[in-house]
Amino acid sequence: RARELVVGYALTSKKAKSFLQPKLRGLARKKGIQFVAIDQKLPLSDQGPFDVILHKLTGKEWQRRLEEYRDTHPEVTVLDPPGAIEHLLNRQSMLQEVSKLDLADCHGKVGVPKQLFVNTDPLSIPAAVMRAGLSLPLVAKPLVAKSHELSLAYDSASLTKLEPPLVLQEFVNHGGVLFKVYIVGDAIRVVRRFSLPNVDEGDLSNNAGVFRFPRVSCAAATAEDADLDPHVAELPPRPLLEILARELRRRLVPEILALVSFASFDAI
Ligand SMILES: Nc1ncnc2c1ncn2[C@@H]1O[C@H](COP(=O)(O)OP(=O)(O)OP(=O)(O)O)[C@@H](O)[C@H]1O
Ligand SMILES: O=P(O)(O)O[C@H]1[C@H](O)[C@@H](O)[C@H](OP(=O)(O)O)[C@@H](OP(=O)(O)O)[C@H]1O
Repeated sequence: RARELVVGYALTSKKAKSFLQPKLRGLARKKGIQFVAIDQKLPLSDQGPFDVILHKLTGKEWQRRLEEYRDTHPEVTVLDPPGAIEHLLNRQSMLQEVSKLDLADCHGKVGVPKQLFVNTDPLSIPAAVMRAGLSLPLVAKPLVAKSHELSLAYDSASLTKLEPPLVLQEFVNHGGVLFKVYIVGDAIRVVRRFSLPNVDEGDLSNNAGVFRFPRVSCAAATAEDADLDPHVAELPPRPLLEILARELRRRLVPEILALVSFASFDAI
């Protein structure tokens, strides 16, 4: 019998709970894969030995320790090396790559919302937005992606309440439905979720302030079985998803050995 493969994992307790489900552990055990929790208080070299380190932690100190460990343990596969995912976590560099995609005549079109990176005094945001020609309302997202941290600013004055560094994006009306696309290797899975409703002129004049919407399009907002207008409900064409998956893998994650299933991207 082949030797067991040891996967050391460093995940938040939330992530360990959602990812390391009993079913996954059982399947892994059958395939000779053992998951071992990494103790973040101890040096990595004193633990293991590991064949793979699976992590989804950020933070400068953790990244430094991981890079140092990679230097001294080149035989261990780290999913994913901090340097390889940096540009993917950064919402500015992430979208820059997407905007370079030339997908004309590919069964659909891919658009990137007009966006502005802000890292200045919040009081100067309204003027910066004006100079960039962005129209309200604006979606505000922290520069370094943190899942579900989003706000919507309806009026110029409220922009001063935001906390840079962040990106501001024009709100793209998308019919209140979003398709979330999960890609692991060659497998592509699409789910339909409820999203923010379209915004019209009336909403703009009747609303002011910054609204947080952390749970929008989360798993509980499934629209799989909803009775939707077929125009809105129709899934993106398969060939478009395949091209997108291929191109994004090539441009965003070339050095990544495996795109771990808990990374997902949204297509609106
Ligand atoms: N520019 C935009 N215009 C309109 N709606 C948007 C825009 N950006 C984001 N949204 C809404 O916010 C939701 C989440 O956006 P986004 O995918 O950027 O966040 P996220 O934190 O990366 O999400 P996740 O972690 O679930 O992948 C989308 O489902 C969509 O409803
Ligand atoms: O359940 P879906 O709609 O797939 O949304 C996921 C997000 O896209 C992920 O970013 C979350 O993981 P992180 O909280 O590690 O970013 C992930 O957190 P989870 O693994 O704890 O459920 C989910 O919130």
